[in-house]
Amino acid sequence: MNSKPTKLDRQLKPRSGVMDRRTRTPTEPSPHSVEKLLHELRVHQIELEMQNEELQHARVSLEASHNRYLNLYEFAPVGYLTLTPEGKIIEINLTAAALLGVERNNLVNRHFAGLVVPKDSDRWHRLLKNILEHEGEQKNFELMLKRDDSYIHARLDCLPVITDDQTPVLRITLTDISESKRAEEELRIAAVAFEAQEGIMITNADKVMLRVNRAFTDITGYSAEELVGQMPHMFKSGRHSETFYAEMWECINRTGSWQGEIWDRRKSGDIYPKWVTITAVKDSDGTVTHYVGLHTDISTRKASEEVIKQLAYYDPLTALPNRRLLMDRLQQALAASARSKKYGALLFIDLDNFKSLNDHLGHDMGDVLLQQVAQRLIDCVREGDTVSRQGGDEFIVMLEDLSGSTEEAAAKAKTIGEKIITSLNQAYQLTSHEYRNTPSIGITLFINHQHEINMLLKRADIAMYGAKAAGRNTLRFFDQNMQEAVTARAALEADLRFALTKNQFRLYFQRQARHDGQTIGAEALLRWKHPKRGFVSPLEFIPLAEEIGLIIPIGQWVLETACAQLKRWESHPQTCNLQLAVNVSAHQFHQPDFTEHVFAILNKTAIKAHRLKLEFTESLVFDDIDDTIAKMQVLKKIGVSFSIDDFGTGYSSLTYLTQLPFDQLKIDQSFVRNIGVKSTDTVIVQTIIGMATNLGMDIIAEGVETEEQLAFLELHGCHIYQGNLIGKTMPQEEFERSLGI
Ligand SMILES: Nc1nc2c(ncn2[C@@H]2O[C@H](COP(=O)(O)O[C@H]3[C@@H](O)[C@H](n4cnc5c(=O)[nH]c(N)nc54)O[C@@H]3COP(=O)(O)O)[C@@H](O)[C@H]2O)c(=O)[nH]1
Repeated sequence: MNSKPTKLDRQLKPRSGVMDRRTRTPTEPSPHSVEKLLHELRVHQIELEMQNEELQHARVSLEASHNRYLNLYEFAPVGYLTLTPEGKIIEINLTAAALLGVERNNLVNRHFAGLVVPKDSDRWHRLLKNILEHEGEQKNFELMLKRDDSYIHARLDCLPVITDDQTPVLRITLTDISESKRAEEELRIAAVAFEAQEGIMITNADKVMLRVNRAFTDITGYSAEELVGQMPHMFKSGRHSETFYAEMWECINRTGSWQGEIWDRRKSGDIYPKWVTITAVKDSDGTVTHYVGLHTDISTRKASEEVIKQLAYYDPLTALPNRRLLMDRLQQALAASARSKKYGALLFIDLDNFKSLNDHLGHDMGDVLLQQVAQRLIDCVREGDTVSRQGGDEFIVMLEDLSGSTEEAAAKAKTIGEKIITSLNQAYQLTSHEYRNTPSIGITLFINHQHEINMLLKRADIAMYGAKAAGRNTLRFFDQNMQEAVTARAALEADLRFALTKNQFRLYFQRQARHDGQTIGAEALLRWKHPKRGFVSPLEFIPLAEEIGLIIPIGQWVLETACAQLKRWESHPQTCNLQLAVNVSAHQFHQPDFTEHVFAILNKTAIKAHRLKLEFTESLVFDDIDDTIAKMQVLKKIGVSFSIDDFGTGYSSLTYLTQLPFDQLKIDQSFVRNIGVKSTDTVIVQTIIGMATNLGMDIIAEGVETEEQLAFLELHGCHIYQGNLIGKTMPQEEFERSLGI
């Protein structure tokens, strides 16, 4: 350190080295001068001490200043780095090391490039090159730097400088801008979110609209300019009470938010439903500063829900409540009746012969009829009553609040039932056709959860069958006997299902003979012998088998057994030429593979087809005329013949009759029985015989029981007969014996 020479120095310096100019030896000091010298020395010493103290002060102050600088440098809010032109870190402050999450010692002498995330690595090298080419020029840019397993967004301010010793270095200021980047990103997301599909409305704490997004203006039909500054009550549709809005704001004030469905009015005046979420925005003191409302137009969703509800709960053809909705309402009606102690009633309405309308006039006409029936039923009941369609031609009307005793309630239900019958008896206008139809109605009363819903529906159904059985176009109340009949039927059905597998069926035979007594054929008639029930009449089990579909396997068994019998009879002269008539039910005949089955059986049994005669009723023909003609023609070609059974009992169309290749016409026993008894029937028999003859068909009379009937038939041209007079229906062995086998 170069300190200034003191006064003592100046006094001592020339003297200490003084030589006698003449002798060139050092001169001796005098006592006076020694004293003076000592004094000067003391002064000098004091001066030196003072100087030391100053120095000490200066050093302390310098150290403090250095420490301040160091602290400022090390703990500055930004990181400082100095790099070599190659990018190696020469020095780095603690802030920068902390930003990078690495110990300072591990950073010095390391290449900065190693701290840059791979995706920014090339850019860093390019930037470094560019910076160094422009000495003294500050450059700023952003980079992503590694930190632990993640990264930070950093802003780098770089200044290339030359140090005092002429070394080029790069001074860098490093600022962590991750937070602002995140905030920026959030702002960007918020901006996109604000313009999303949902309508957004922001109000101030006084509910004055400050901002609305595009979706909101689209929903409301107002422009942003028309809305900003207004208050949301401008959207009120009038559908909600003041209490509704008061409760809504009470909820927002208490919990900070509310959501629910609101019906608002658009600028166009349309009222529409929307789903609204309102959230209060609070400042750090908890004071509400804004309200943010999210508005979703749910009118389309609501409309779809309405359609779904309509489909789920209403019949699409008539728009009446369907079975599901009826069950629902019935449940409620039962609860209401339990409270009010008043009766309700179910009226089960089934249209008579609806199937025949469908078959003859087509399903479109059937649909028109059902729609008209629906309207008439609605017109017959009060507004609070329910008219529902169960499917097909079945309707259920539910009456409620039938006050009074059981009898009085029943009388009221009966009155409505009769009103319905009268109404449904009126002619329907089906486009060009005027059509008449009748209903059968079953009624059951209900009160106070006495019976379960399904039981009530079943009772009404049973009562409706009671009305059908009573001749149709009438009504019946459910009674216990009906229930018993239904239970008995269910038991019969259960037994019938096992009859085939338990081998309980037998074929019986009844002769068909000419007027000279010669047997030309027989009719195969099915018998069911149940181990406990004994013989069950085909009149009882065949309709049931048809209803439950069992007639298909049973009918097939009959055909197979009949053909196998014909085969066995081939070996006896008495029976080898017999033709066997087999009854075929409509259900069986209209099976798509019916003809194939007949072929297969004929092949299997190897009998001649002309020995088989299929007998079926007029109604089978009209179930599906085209199918009947097609199948008859196919079978006719191979020799199978056909007889029309129970002729005269149906509603035969003579036009169709001429188109169908029938070989034989069978006069129903109900006419034969009345020959000579009832003149009209006698005339009918004559007419049928004349008609069959004219059409070139054979004619056979069934149920011939007396000689008088036989004589009459013969006289009028019918020469083939079947009936107890000729031979009873017998089991195979007895039948064969009767023919002398
Ligand atoms: N789909 C099928 N239907 C069949 C089959 N077997 C019989 N049936 C049909 O059942 C109904 C009743 O038949 P059934 O009790 O056998 O009665 C037949 C005769 O036994 C009876 N008959 C004959 N002669 C007389 C008589 O002089 N008096 C009198 N009171 N009854 C008599 O008539 C019935 C004749 O039947 P059909 O010629 O078919 O009209 C009946 O409708 C049968 O068709 C079967 O296998 N499949």
